[in-house]
Amino acid sequence: MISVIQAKNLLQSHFIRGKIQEMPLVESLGLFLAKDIQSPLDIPFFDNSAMDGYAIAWNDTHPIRKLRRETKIRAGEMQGINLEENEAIRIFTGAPVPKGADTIIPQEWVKLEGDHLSFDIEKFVKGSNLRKQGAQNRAGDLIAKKGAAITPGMIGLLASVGIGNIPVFTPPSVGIILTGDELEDVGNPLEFGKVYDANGPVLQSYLYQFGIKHVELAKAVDDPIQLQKTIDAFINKHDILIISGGISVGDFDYVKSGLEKAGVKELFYKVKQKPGKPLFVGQRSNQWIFALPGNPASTLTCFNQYVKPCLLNWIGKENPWEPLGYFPLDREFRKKQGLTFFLKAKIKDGVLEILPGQESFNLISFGSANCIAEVHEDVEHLSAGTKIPVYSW
Ligand SMILES: Nc1nc2c(c(=O)[nH]1)N[C@H]1C(S)=C(S)[C@@H](COP(=O)(O)OP(=O)(O)OC[C@H]3O[C@@H](n4cnc5c(N)ncnc54)[C@H](O)[C@@H]3O)O[C@H]1N2
Ligand code: MOO
Repeated sequence: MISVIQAKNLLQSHFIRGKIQEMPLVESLGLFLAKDIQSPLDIPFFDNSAMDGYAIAWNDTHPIRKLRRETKIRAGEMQGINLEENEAIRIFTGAPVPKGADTIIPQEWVKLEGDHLSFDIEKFVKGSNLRKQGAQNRAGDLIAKKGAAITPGMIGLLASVGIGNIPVFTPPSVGIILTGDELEDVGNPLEFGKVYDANGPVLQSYLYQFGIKHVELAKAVDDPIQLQKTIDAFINKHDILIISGGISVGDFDYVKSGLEKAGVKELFYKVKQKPGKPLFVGQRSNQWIFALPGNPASTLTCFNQYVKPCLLNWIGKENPWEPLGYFPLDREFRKKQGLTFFLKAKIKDGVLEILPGQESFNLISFGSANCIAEVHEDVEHLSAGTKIPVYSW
């Protein structure tokens, strides 16, 4: 049995990166940029108005202009318009500023008498309410760095400069096999001896969250021949195989031998941790194979601590092990030495609460946790206020 650190080091030295491909902007949500991005354009692309109002040429002493009644410049206007001396032209937000204008006076700040427009000169300066060409960025500027997360905000920035396809690391296709005769699908009545499948939905929703859409799910009963068929089929078509359950030492735990028969090379089996001790990780050419212990807290913790970092690194995240931070315990904590504990916890007002219900069958804390806290294998006692590492949920 190896320590948590040894397990993570082994994974890190075997990381697999996806190939670079171009992907439509919105479909890349959750992935990471595979290359630096330079803007092809100045943005704004042209000087434009930030307000509905009047375009003028600034003069430090002169607050009166003659309004050109016949002209109104709307957003989308493509004709070049010239402002004459001492003139004001009606303009709307986003519309191109006429040549010769340098300041916009919002409509609520002007007084109109006949064709004469006046305003309070103290309230403005030259350039007020005018968005200059290139104020966001110049053509050629580096606007997003390789490795940056593709968030809704990043997608907005790239769309604003006209980039429709972006380089990403091709996300893996993932096969999930849920083992156990006892599993029942949510939606069906639960019979004596059965348990609702919680691990399938946990794993699927984690993958959706990371922008991994190519996911296939199968259930396998505890029969070695049927399980082998499913393993062989899935391992031949997916980059990553995640199996839940059947990896412990029971008479019906056929996963490990099935993976060996499928040519999987073991990286490690069993980690000094709670929950999730009988975790198996292996590789086969450029594929990851994770067999997660079936208890829901074990599946979730092992996914969170081991599968997720490997997946995130595959799609381009540089430091996938990085904790959220170190947070102080709200009360003391005791455990026996020997195993690292991963605990469902909640950060509130900067303080860490370890939630009740940590047994590996118990999901009650899943509904209120917002992080996973780590207590090192050597630790027996932590006093209130001790800062410990905390990982995103
Ligand atoms: N004699 C020993 N028994 C066990 C050991 C051990 O060291 N010696 N380890 C225990 C630990 S720790 C864990 S964790 C589990 C892991 O067992 P498996 O990976 O073989 O998982 P299963 O036996 O298939 O299931 C365990 C448990 O989880 C429930 N389960 C399974 N899949 C799901 C699912 N998709 N959704 C919800 N619940 C699920 C299943 O019904 C079992 O109750 O082994 C211990 N035993
Ligand atoms: O590793 Mo198991 O998760 O303690 O029940």
